Amino acid sequence: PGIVCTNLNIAPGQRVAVKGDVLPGAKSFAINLGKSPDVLLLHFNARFDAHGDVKTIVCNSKNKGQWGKELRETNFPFQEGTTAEVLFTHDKKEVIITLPGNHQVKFPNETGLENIEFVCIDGDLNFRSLSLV
Ligand SMILES: C=CCO[C@@H]1O[C@H](CO)[C@@H](O[C@@H]2O[C@H](CO)[C@H](O)[C@H](OCc3cn(Cc4cccc(/C=C/CN=C(N)N)c4)nn3)[C@H]2O)[C@H](O)[C@H]1NC(C)=O
Repeated sequence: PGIVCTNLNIAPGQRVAVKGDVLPGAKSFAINLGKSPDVLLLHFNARFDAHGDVKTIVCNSKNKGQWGKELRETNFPFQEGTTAEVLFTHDKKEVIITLPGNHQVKFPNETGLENIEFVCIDGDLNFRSLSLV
């Protein structure tokens, strides 16, 4: 996997900003937030061309290692070779994802997780920063 941040204590209502450089020729990157690799409030997967999806955002959750129900978004404001920032705010009900250009996607909080302790970045996004904004 890519960069892993653990022992975080991000409470509902706090806004997490993840910034990274999308690699030239990017196929796919993922930003995972939750408690551990097997308990994910949100798996945010930007697919440029992966698993049969082209320029599609696939969101899902994971509980005890089991994937939940995918949510797909075709508003795809990512470009290879550029810096991207995605903002995440969560509460008991949902995660609100603010995409570049300020389009928002809402994903239900299936895990019921209150605090985010774990964030990991995978794939074609070179991690630059994680901050609370
Ligand atoms: C139609 C057939 C059956 O339905 C498909 O069934 C697949 C398997 O379940 C799902 O796919 C799965 O979807 C999950 C979300 O739900 C996860 O995303 C999972 O990935 C997990 C995962 C993460 N990671 C690390 C990672 C993440 C991103 C990029 C890289 C590396 C990039 C390398 N860069 C290159 N080469 N340039 C690596 N690895 N695996 C993916 O396999 C498809 O969505 C689904 N499609 C539809 C339409 O339903």
